[in-house]
Amino acid sequence: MVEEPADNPYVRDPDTSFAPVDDLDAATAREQARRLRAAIEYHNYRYYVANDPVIADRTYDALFDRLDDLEAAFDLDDEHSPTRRVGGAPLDELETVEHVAPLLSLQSSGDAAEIREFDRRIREAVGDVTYSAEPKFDGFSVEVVYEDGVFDRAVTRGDGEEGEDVSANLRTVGSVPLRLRDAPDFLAVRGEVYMPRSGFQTLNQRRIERGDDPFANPRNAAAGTVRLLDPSTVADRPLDVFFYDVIETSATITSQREAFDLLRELGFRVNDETTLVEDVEAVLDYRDRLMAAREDLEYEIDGVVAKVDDVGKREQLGSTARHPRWAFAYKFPARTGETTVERIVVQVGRTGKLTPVALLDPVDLQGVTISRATLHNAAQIRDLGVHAGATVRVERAGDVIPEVSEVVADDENDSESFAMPETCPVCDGPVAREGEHHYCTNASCPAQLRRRLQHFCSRDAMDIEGVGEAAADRLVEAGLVESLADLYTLDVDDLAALDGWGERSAANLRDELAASEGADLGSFLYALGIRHVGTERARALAAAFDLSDLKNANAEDLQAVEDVGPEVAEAVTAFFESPANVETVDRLAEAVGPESPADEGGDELDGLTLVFTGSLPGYTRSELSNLLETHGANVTSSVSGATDYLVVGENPGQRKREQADAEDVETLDPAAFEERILSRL
Ligand SMILES: NC(=O)c1ccc[n+]([C@@H]2O[C@H](COP(=O)([O-])OP(=O)(O)OC[C@H]3O[C@@H](n4cnc5c(N)ncnc54)[C@H](O)[C@@H]3O)[C@@H](O)[C@H]2O)c1
Ligand SMILES: [Zn+2]
Repeated sequence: MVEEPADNPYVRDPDTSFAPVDDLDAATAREQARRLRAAIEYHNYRYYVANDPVIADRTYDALFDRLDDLEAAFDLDDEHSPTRRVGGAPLDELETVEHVAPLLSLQSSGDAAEIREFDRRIREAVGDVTYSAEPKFDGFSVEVVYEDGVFDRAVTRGDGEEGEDVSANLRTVGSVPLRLRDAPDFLAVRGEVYMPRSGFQTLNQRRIERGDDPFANPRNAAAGTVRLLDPSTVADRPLDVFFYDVIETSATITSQREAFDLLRELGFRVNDETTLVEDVEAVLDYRDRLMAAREDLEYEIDGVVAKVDDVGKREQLGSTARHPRWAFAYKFPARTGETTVERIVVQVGRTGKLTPVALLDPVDLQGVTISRATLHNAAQIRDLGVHAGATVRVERAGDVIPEVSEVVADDENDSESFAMPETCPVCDGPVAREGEHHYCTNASCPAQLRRRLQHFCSRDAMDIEGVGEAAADRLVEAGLVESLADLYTLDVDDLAALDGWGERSAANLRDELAASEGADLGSFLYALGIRHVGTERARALAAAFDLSDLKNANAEDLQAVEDVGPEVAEAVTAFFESPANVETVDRLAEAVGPESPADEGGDELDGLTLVFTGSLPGYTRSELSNLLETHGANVTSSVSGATDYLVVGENPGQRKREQADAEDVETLDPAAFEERILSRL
């Protein structure tokens, strides 16, 4: 879990209209680069790890390009910069495995001039080339390895060097062959896991009915599914794979064409749109053709990829730290459309933030009907000149939230300028202004309550399934929840009577609530939704204080905790200064009985260093690490001479076992782990 960087202008609603690089002095450039790096790291985390991006791809690309420009113009290159790396760190719940070959990004652009320039560089270096032209699937890449023709493992991209072992999940996908006929001794291939459109619609429909939040797009759904911890849930979800590269094999391959032939022969699923073309102009035609066919395909694509066909030439061209020099992704433009603004309304979020939203005359943007689009804040409305009646361009970029990108035509007669309300549109409470943002400051505002409720129940918080956006809205609207603490005294009959609920959903929620009792204090604190207190800080606070000490802690006590600065300390003390908050927390604590690691911990395992590989039934990796660490053990991610035990669970990774062998580290199976370690607690 990565914390949202505080006070960073490039995290939420970033303004990407940058001053020319030449106008900056070196100190300003360095500072801007520092903030951009922190923000991009965070966006990488949201996108690649959490599957829940907070900004549109186009905005992300603008931030990334700016950082690239600054680094070049001011010589700020740094090996830790996100411009030098790929993707995001692997999730720690899953085993980490090294790739056979680094899984890189692609150079990309939606600008024809740039792919022509790419082609010019290629021909300058290696002469005329043939390109393999392929759809760029908008899914999730995996490396799949076969030894002696038998499926050995599947690994996500991760940070490019190592990824997450998702073998158990990929085994459940029908189009992944488990045994190959006439296969070479060793074969590593790459493919894109995706969720077909129709399956995606059905899955989202079911999620909405259950009260869970729908996935934003098929890519997020596929990525979220591949990394689930329970393979039986994965088996239930519609996933498919297109294989598109042979990375390493004991057979000889001299071109992309031969790679596809080999893949087909061995029974891998490959895509039929892939073809060979003679020059870059044919790549441009290919892209136009696929763009026109885009909506008729059963899978999402976001552009086309041109790869130099000849493997010898690829080797001559080589790679940078981020991407191969022999491939280029020519992306499609964002999906946009024009429509008129009917009205501007203001929404209130969990932290009380007021966001203006344009209600639109519904418009179809390539298959998705858009009837609302965010306007971010008052400054954005002013800059764009949006008002009711205006004809605007809306964009669905990266599918996060559609946004209004410009005013195309203006009916002056209808013009009525927009002003942020002075009181909260939901509770009529006072509104405070911070920079360009406005907040409702009434702690019991129902709009905030809905979002806080949803947050309280979310997976990293109390993990109460079934309370997504829609269910939270309904509970608050029906008056069943007036304070978070009411959750635990909900009446099953009242729930069952709610629109669209029924007895089954009501009973499920009751069971989920009961299961959340005794949660650890860290999750409980995070669930309270205190500003600036993310999961990591919540865990650090829970390790340092029990709940009653935390309520009375002053700024100085708080700042003694790692990663808690004045701003965070101020947010925590302000939270507990509100009598309404304290009352809610007390009632919740009585219902939940959060367990403090300090109460539970001990030093039984002091000095013991453990490494895990594979999964242990009944635990997630982070639960186990937490538990063992509160008892003094040291849980690390790789085996070394200092390791006491390697615990080998289900679907273990090969590398750690080999290391354990080499370092003479004792291994424990789940039963031995239970008997020798867990029983000591
Ligand atoms: N919104 C955000 O916060 C956010 C954050 C990070 C990244 N992003 C977006 O992600 C993009 C960069 O992502 P990336 O580096 O994962 O991908 P990329 O655009 O560099 O492309 C590389 C990926 O393309 C995929 N691919 C699909 N078809 C392929 C084919 N035929 N051959 C080879 N590869 C194929 C593979 O999964 C591969 O990993 C950026 O453009 C950015 O917009 C957005
Ligand atoms: Zn309010």
